[in-house]
Amino acid sequence: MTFVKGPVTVRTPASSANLGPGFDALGLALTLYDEITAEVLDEPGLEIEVSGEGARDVPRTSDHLVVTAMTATFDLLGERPPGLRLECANAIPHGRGLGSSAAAIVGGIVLARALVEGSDARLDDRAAFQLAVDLEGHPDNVAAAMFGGLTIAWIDGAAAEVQRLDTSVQVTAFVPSEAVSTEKARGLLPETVPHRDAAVNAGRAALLVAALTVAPERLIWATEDRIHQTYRADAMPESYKLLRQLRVEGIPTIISGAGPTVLSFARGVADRVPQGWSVLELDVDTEGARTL
Ligand SMILES: Nc1ncnc2c1ncn2[C@@H]1O[C@H](COP(=O)(O)OP(=O)(O)OP(=O)(O)O)[C@@H](O)[C@H]1O
Ligand SMILES: N[C@@H](CCO)C(=O)O
Repeated sequence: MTFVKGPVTVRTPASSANLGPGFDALGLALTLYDEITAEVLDEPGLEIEVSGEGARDVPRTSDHLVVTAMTATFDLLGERPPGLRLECANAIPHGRGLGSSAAAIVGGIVLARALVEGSDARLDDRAAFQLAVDLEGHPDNVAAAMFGGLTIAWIDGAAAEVQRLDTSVQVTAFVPSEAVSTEKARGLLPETVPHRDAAVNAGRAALLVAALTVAPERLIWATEDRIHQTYRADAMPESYKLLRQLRVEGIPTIISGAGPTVLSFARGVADRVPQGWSVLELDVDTEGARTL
């Protein structure tokens, strides 16, 4: 196997998952990006520089999520490089529901693939997506991070599948200062939900795909959820309060991913940002992860 020495840079978008009713299925890629640059070293060793989001927290060892994803990719392709140098410039906040872990995983996979000569044929986008899903554990964020646009992802047996669509929706993300880990937020979900709630969600998720593509006037109905947001409210009470307020005003709003970011499918609402939070006005990324 021949390695490209590099440096090679990959840019990966943030993403919002669930979008209200589409739990673990819908994803939307957003114009906020992490950039990772890698270089293959001739001598053994791992050098990691991190700037921006998470710089004070993430490990500089083989436990770094980008490295974990790169290592899994090299192993799938058959060989690890002798040494590696990484520079991570992070703009996606961690543990806020904007797909930082999916961006790290997808970015790592695409980067490792770019560092192995001729690997595109051996690890096409579909296989790369499957690996990302296996590492992340659910497919919604990684689908959007990998392919861009609006994605509907599902798992058939162990096989991950995705349908990508275009949408021109614009969003405003209200980002609290405190993180809530996806692991914690998933732990709050019940084993089962009432049949009537599942039925409402199925209808709203179907409507949401129409609302995001051809019928934007349906967004307020289409963004209703009954199977995860309320169950997670105790872990993010301020987010839940803002969600209720904005929806009562008729602004289509959801909890982004596992929270605690609150995301409105609207512009001109940035002044609603609570004190101490940040606000991001974003468009939809259409490309997904790509080598620069
Ligand atoms: N760029 C990164 N580099 C290294 N580790 C990262 C990076 N991004 C995320 N992580 C790891 O993933 C954790 C956050 O993942 P988590 O799934 O809890 O939240 P999220 O992905 O930001 O939100 P969500 O999945 O709801 O969209 C961080 O605490 C860190 O351990
Ligand atoms: N569908 C996932 C998205 C966060 O990774 C969840 O809500 O737990």
